[in-house]
Amino acid sequence: MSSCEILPFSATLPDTVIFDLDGTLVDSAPDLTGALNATLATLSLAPIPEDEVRHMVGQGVRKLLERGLEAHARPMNSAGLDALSAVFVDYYAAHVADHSRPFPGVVATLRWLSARGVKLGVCTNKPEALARQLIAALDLGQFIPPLAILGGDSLTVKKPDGRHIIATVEALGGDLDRTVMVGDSAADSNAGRDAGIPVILVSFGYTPIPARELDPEAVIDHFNELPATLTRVLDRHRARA
Ligand SMILES: O=C(O)COP(=O)(O)O
Ligand SMILES: [Mg+2]
Repeated sequence: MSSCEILPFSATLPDTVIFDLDGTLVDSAPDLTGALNATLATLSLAPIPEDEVRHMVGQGVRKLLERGLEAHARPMNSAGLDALSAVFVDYYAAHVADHSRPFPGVVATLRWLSARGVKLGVCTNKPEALARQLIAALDLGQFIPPLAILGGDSLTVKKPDGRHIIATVEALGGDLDRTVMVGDSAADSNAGRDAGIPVILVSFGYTPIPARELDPEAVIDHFNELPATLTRVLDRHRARA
C-alpha cells in the first residue's frame, strides 16, 4: 500500500489521531470469542458463534459477558459478573493474540502517519492492561506509546463519554482542535461528538448498526483510505468552527 499516492503533497494532516482498538485497528473477535466461550463453559453453557460475538464487543468485558449470558437467557447479579469477569480476563490474557491480527493496511498506515509526526493514541473500552498486551503482541507499540493507551478502566469514565478521548489526547500532549477519532461503533461516534472532534468510522468493525447510520464525518472501507479522509474531515471540521 502507498498511502502517500492518494494524498496531495500540500494536504494538512491532523496533529493527533485517536484509534479505537477492537474492530478498528485489530480483528480481535476470534480471541474474544474463545475467551467468552471458555468462560461460558465454566457454567456449562454452549459456545456462541464468532459471527454473533462480533456484535457484542465494544462496551467492555462486563457488557460482553452480560450479552453472552443474555443469549442463553441466564441473567447474573453483579457479584456473579465480577467473578465471571476475572475468569474471562485470566483466559483472555493467555490468548490475547492467538488469532487476532491488525486489519489490512493498519500497519502501513500507522507507519505512514507516524513517520510524518502525527501523534497516535488508543482509546478503548477494553481493560488497559489487556489493550497494552495486545498492542505489544502485534508489534503496534512502535507507533503507539504505552502511555497513550487508555482502557475502559483507566478513568472513572469511558466511551461514549468524550473525556475518555480527551484524556488520551492529553497523554500524548496533543492538540484537541486538530485531533480526529477513528472507530467502529456508536460508542466511538458518540464519544467523538461529546469531545467535539470529527469521527471517521470503519465499515468492517463490530457494530450491529451499520457504520454509515451512526452519523460519522466519514466512513472508510479500507485503511488505505485513511490519510486522505483524515485531511478531508479535518478541513471540513475547521471550516465550520
Ligand atoms: O468491548 C471491548 O472490549 C472493546 O472495545 P473497543 O472497541 O472500545 O476497543
Ligand atoms: Mg471497537
